[in-house]
Amino acid sequence: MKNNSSTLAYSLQEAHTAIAAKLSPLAQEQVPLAQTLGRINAVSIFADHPKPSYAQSTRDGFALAEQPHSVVEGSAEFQLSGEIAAGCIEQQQVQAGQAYRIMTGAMVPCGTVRVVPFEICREKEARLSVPREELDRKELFIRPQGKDIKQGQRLVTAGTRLCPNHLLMLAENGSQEIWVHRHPRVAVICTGSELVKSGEALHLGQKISSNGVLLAAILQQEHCLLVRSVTVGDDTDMIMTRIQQILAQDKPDLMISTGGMGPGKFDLMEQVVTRLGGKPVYNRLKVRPGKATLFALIDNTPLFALPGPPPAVRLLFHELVVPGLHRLQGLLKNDIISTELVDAILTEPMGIRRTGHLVLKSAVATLCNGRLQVRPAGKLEQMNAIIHLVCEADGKAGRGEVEKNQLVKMRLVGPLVASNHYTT
Ligand SMILES: Nc1nc2c(c(=O)[nH]1)N[C@H]1C(S)=C(S)[C@@H](COP(=O)(O)OP(=O)(O)OC[C@H]3O[C@@H](n4cnc5c(N)ncnc54)[C@H](O)[C@@H]3O)O[C@H]1N2
Ligand code: MOO
Repeated sequence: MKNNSSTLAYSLQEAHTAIAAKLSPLAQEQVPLAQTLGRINAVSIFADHPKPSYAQSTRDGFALAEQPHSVVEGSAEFQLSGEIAAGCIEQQQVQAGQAYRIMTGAMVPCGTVRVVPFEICREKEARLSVPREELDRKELFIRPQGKDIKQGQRLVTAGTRLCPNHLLMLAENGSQEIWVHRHPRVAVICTGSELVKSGEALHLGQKISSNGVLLAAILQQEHCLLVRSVTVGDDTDMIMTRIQQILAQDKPDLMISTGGMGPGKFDLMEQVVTRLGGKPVYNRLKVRPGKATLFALIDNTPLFALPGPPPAVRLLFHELVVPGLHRLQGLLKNDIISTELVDAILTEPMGIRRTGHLVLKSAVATLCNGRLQVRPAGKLEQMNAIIHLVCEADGKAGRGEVEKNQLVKMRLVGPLVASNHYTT
């Protein structure tokens, strides 16, 4: 049953723009600081206090007044007048000729011009002797108030994914509850009459539905809540019913389907979308894989209908769904990985079909002698990058080849590894 809707074939860039235009950041919620790792903060956070909040000693030693008590044979003598421990909240005053014993991190007394580490000084009863030249030393061993952070300075910009260092900074600021965007609630619908769940009896002609497991794993990595994962046969009525149930019961922010995108008789998903009152934003991409994929809104809920083959699901998830998730999550500042295409040296020749389209390849990126290298991933290898190749049709029939040692564009989608890290 071929449907009548027109073909909307987008480039990857056009798809990104169209997806971003249809999605907006999810509502904000307040979460205790300790639970915010990986969340996107929704409101810029400013320093309530300077850091450090008082002038601190950076050494165990002595806080000295400007004037020594006396100078005897190249040594400046001070009168030891007291002790300041870390946590002492009483502001002391050092008078001319005096020194205070002080701990690292303790508040330096008023009138202190410098701290001298204890290993440099000699102490006899209540007298402290400091080599004269120490008083001319540039290093004062005092961290002035506000040296690291000024009061009112922006600590975290809205739209940043919070990492441990942000949590440290916010804890030091005394921030307890943080406004973050809600986690995206995602539902997965795997279609295919040949599919059985992992663990079920497998008959000839049947296949284990691995896309559900794959998507659950990468959704977890992307800080999403998987609210439903179902497998449905190739039947438009059944798929429609399941989607309607999911929309009513699970209230997802986003749905991902796999399969049912094949041309001809089995292009079920576009029929499902149309019959549910949705309209595809695009239903083809000028990308391989990606010919068979669509993006639509059903009842204002976005649906990414991905093709069935798991390798295509993996690639298209990173290329299409992740930018959509970032938009829902309110991510404004780019993550280090996954957002940019970078240059890398291709270490193996790559066979390609000269399609005139952008070709995506699962790849392994490594750092070798400080240089970024990339090669296509083997079937059993964990990919951590996607190579982007634009191959213009040049009139030659058949396959082409990109030679070894050429610079190619790639996107990192996982941690960079040392060369030969992934072996099977
Ligand atoms: N005559 C043509 N046939 C096809 C064309 C074409 O242009 N002309 N395009 C091909 C392309 S490209 C793709 S992609 C597929 C799209 O097909 P579907 O999205 O309908 O996917 P299925 O046919 O259902 O499955 C394809 C393949 O993937 C396996 N699969 C599906 N779901 C799962 C799952 N949950 N877990 C594991 N594996 C899954 C499925 O068993 C098939 O082997 O159409 C081409 N055909
Ligand atoms: O649409 Mo298919 O995903 O080109 O491989």
